[in-house]
Amino acid sequence: MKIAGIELRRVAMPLVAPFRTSFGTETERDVLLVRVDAGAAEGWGECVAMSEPLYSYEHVDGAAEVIRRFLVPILAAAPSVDGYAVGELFEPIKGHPMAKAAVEMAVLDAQLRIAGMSFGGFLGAVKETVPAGVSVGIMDTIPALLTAVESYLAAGYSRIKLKIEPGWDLEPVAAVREQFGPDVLLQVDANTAYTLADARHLARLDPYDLLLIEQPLSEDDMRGHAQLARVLQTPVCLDESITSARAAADAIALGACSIVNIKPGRVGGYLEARRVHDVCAANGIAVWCGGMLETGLGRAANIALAALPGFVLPGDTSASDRYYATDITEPFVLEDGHVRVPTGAGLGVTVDSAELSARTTATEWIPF
Ligand SMILES: CC(=O)N[C@@H](Cc1ccc2ccccc2c1)C(=O)O
Ligand SMILES: [Mg+2]
Repeated sequence: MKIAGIELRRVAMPLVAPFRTSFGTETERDVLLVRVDAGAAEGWGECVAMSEPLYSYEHVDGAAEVIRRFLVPILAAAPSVDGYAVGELFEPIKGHPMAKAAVEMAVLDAQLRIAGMSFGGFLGAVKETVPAGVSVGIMDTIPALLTAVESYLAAGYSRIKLKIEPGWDLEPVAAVREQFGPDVLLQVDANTAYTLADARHLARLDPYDLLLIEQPLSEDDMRGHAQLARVLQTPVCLDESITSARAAADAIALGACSIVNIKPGRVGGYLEARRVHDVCAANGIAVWCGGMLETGLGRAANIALAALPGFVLPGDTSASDRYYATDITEPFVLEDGHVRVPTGAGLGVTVDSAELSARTTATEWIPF
């Protein structure tokens, strides 16, 4: 596929409500979008990096610079490009998985639109809908939390995930179990907020029959997670630590986790995400699709990925209105606790140009 040029576009996406985690509170996303002009079709990619390096070392301005200065010139120099080639072409550039994933996604979208193939069809989706879970932030009070959880259960969400941190863990979990009973699928996400010294404290979550505890310790504390997993009844799930298929294989071999949260931006793209899925499936490790508050573009790609056979747990592939009053594509809606896998060519969603321009804060066109 010949690329005529690439556009980097920043859009401001105000959240319907502040979203608080152990590493900060987000009220508006500053999203970097990548548009590939391949002549016969254009392809869109979404970079999931936050404004500040609080989830991982990447941040949106840095990702834009890496794409502009290092990744685009590599693509421009290539005689022809397809989704499979992008990952290999970017090998010499160390790290920056979210920057790389955004470009690969845009190339894949263009290529698949031209080929008339859906993202799900390309990746190996085996389902037409996937169960949607929801991630609930840290709240000011327990009543506020229970009100939020009640609204999500009423909307039909298949699974509730509570953000936790020291000082907000046992009480919210106990309150949700007390209020909504033992059958609600419930899990927690610490975003690395604890240390091994908290092991006995975290073991006090065991009686609440959680599906998993996500990333309790530091991203690079593989041995700590393995030690913690031996102490807890609750299965340990890793997110930030799983930066590649090899990292997944290592974590599994070391007993650091028994469930994996897959995020294409964190591992460098959708093809690597599929390789993480394959490694986990080969080891009998359940996976689910994480979320990074994506617009309908990233959401479409994630839902297609979540339709692969190994994604046996509900992911954070919530409906669009969990985060945004209006999206830059047609919104994903909850239907009986599920979201529908797009069937159109490429991502299978269309950017609403009016919404896009209304939210655009910057755009730059880089001709090849
Ligand atoms: C849905 C969910 O909990 N996502 C991340 C955390 C997270 C939280 C806040 C974010 C703000 C802007 C961009 C990405 C973000 C990711 C997680 O699973 O760990
Ligand atoms: Mg997480």
